[in-house]
Amino acid sequence: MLGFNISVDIDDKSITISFGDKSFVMNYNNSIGHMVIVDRDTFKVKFYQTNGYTARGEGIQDMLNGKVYLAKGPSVDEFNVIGKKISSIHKGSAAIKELCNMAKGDNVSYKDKFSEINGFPTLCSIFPVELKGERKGAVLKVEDISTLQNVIKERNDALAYVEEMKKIINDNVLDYEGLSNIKGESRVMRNVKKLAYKASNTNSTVLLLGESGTGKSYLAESIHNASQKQDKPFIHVNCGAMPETLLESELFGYEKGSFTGANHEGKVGLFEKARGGTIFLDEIGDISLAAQVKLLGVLQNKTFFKIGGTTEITADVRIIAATNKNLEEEIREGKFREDLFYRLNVFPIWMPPLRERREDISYLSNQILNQICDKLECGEKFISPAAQKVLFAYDWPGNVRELENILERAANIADGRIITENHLPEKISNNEYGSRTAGWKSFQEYVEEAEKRAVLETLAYCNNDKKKAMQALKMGKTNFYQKLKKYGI
Ligand SMILES: Nc1ncnc2c1ncn2[C@@H]1O[C@H](COP(=O)(O)OP(=O)(O)OP(=O)(O)O)[C@@H](O)[C@H]1O
Repeated sequence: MLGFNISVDIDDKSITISFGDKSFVMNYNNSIGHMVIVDRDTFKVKFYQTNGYTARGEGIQDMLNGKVYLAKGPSVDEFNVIGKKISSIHKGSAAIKELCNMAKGDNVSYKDKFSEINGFPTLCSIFPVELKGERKGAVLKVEDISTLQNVIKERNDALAYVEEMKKIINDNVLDYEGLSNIKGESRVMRNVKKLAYKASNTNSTVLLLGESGTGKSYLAESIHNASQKQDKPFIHVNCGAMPETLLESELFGYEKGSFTGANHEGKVGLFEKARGGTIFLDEIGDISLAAQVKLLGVLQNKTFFKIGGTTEITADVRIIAATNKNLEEEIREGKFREDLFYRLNVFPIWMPPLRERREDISYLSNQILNQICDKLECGEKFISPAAQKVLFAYDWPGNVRELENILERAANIADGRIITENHLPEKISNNEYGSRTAGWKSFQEYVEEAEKRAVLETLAYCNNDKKKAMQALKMGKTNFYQKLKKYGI
């Protein structure tokens, strides 16, 4: 029998176990400390200290048997481990094996090692117990670190969350390289810039949607300039402005003598001119069904023929298309080919109208005014707060283009450095209804605006896949399609 003394210091909240000239101090404030002493010959437990061995033994009971132990009440006996073989209580753990080796007389070096005991993560240290130089047993000091692990996990989760937040914040302050000329800091415009930045890093066909004057052409060129193709041509084709008869020959070119009136040298088409770069097919919704067939061929095969030509030419270009039309509506009316739409609608980006991002108006106005003043060489000019208010209140049917025109006019009229409301066109400054109510639209209007934006943004994110957008928005089919109809999407 081993002889050891146990003393408890209540003030210090510690237990001291002394054996011969050795003492082990356990702080019982620390609920995750445990101590086991086994004897040399039988490996039987001589002492088992744990938080609550005498009160609530949950911690050690869990460690011993993997189940809940309640020291108070009828199950107290279950925890009577003194005199039991250590291997019957703790199975197979490295720490227990080393404890037995140490008890036997081996000199084991085991200090603060991680070991799993009965499924619990612990830090263990093993000490020899000797009397007059003879090994009598061993002590295992166990620190249950599951609580610690939880704390570490919580800390790691918190750090991961902080990292995620940092990423989101960085994303929001990031001046997407090459796209800083696209002005607008509203949430929707930041989203546009983010998508445009992604588009600039791919070769996929981009479809820019949105009202006239929202900046689609501007964005198309910015995407090209921010892409790897920036040193290659950017060819802007205004499909809407081109007579149907000319469009095909302009896009694909023709061989010499292929039709009456043709240049006898033949013609290099815009697809060839854009080789290696970007072709921007603006007002794509305006092209004839015949031209749509030709275009579909290019998108499908990545090749085309010149008019009158027999050699297949590879279309080595990135296509960006834009329209202010509702192409799905056009499809329903038989004016636009569905297959072409799907070929174009690979990476759609929707440009929000200015009235749906009023928070951009002040910043945009100042930025655009600076550019105008540079262009006019009229010195720096400023917009008075009252004029700013008027600009904010107006509904901007012509979007950024209209804002640009109005500011250029104002910069020309204003003799001094300040642009006041008197320098703005009457339809804007007399916009009684607007100045009174814009920015304080009816609740219903706000709701409708938000609904429309939610649907459009989600559709853009889902590559116009209605089913996915519907699921993402957690909307029922009927409700979803009603909204599409209501907002003409
Ligand atoms: N975010 C912006 N930052 C700075 N200028 C802008 C921005 N958006 C548009 N503009 C300016 O507004 C004008 C109209 O833009 P743009 O021609 O690109 O519009 P659009 O959507 O292509 O119009 P349309 O459909 O009529 O062709 C341009 O002169 C452009 O410089």
